[in-house]
Amino acid sequence: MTEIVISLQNVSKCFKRYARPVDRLKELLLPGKAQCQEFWALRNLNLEIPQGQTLGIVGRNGSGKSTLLQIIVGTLTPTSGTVHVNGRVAALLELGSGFNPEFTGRQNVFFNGQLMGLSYQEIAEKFDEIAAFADIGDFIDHPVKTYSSGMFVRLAFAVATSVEPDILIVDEALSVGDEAFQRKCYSRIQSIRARGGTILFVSHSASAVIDICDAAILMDRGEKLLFHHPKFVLDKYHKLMYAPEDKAMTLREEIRELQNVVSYDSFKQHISVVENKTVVDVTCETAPENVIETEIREFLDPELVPSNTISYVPRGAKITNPHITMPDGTVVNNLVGRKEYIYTYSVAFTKAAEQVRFGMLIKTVSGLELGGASFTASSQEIYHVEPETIVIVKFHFKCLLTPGVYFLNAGVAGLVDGHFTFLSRHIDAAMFRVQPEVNSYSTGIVDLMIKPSLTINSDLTEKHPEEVEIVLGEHL
Ligand SMILES: Nc1ncnc2c1ncn2[C@@H]1O[C@H](COP(=O)(O)OP(=O)(O)OP(=O)(O)O)[C@@H](O)[C@H]1O
Repeated sequence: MTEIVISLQNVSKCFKRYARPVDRLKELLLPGKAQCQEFWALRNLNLEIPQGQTLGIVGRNGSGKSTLLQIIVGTLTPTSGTVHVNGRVAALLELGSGFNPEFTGRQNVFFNGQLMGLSYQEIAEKFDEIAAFADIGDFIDHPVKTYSSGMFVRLAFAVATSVEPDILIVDEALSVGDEAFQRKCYSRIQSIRARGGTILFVSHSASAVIDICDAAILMDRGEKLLFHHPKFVLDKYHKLMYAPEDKAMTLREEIRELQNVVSYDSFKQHISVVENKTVVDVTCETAPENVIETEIREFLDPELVPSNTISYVPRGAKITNPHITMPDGTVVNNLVGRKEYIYTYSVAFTKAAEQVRFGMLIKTVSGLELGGASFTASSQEIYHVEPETIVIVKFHFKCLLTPGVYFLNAGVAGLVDGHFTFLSRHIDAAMFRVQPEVNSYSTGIVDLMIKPSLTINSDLTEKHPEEVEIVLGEHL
């Protein structure tokens, strides 16, 4: 059985908020006499994290994510409940916390390494590797108070991960670094995962959580509302985030219950069935005969419909009939790579709406966002829509995706009570399959239409060799 490395039982955290600083002082001198407000940042939280799990933690600002992490790390003590953590923890919580601003980067590496339990000798041996990973040049010998936030996080991440932690805790810190550095951090996170490390990862980036986490929890007002598959959790999180306040309570209840209705395993199985369908259905009965041998053609598979569409609570608009057509209007869901299609949906407005914008998104089965389009500039929006209006939205696209199954979102946003929000949104509104083709060179997810070519030189000793250039994939 997998060992539980982090266990929280009935953990609650109450902060006292004082109206005036003097009240805080009074509380210290005369406990219970000062005026204060109690605020429960965490309530009765139970959580068990097995070794090797990468757990994503999502939730709105102020939902208790950082408080939870700080309790696990031990920089905050819970008001009640018990916490057990088994293993060496490296944490990247607030930027550079644990760094002394007056010390140089080099001094802080030694200082922090020792705090994390390494000997001076061990740190000295790792120092070059840490400095190379942080890649901040001469700044390593400057006081860290002179660092930019990006430099801070580079050094902090390099130190935290060099100690080969059993448990790595990352709280949004990576969003500070540039993309190349983030990529480097993600591959280091992957290597910690690969050797069985446990990771807790707070992020507002849906793609990052879906990409690297095995499971996720949704924090809401100090409560762990849902523990589930990352895609399942993020879909519900987004739905809750955009729900009108009067519907949010009911939605919370529904989400809380979902854990008992849809199990993690059944959802994971559902995803892998859809993923496998990609391969298995290549020769599915609905496909025209000899689909691989002859020219591949589009067709409609009535079975290929999403079983798990998530609809946000509508605010005066309803999205209907999302589908894909060929340019001649034929409805299809089995597409051919590199050909043109149109993604269409209708929006029926039940209320007047202002500054209306439409959008779409294409994702993989696991929820990774590949690309989309939205009316972002004010020049692209419809300034005012009357009730009872129906708008047909069309997105023309070229299918530059490799064979597989993909999902589509549909959304319409507008101004409600002075706030820009979704009027209606469907996650996984429609799905389609890109059919496999023989002789394709494309790998990965996006077909970049790469044409390989080889230059074959028959005699390397010749001064002016006769070169034969073969451009591969000319037939494509
Ligand atoms: N020391 C403190 N004193 C009083 N209230 C606090 C203290 N620390 C946190 N809180 C409150 O507890 C709640 C949870 O805060 P926390 O930082 O855990 O949220 P979060 O989900 O990490 O938010 P964010 O996404 O903005 O980082 C917030 O309402 C915050 O104001």
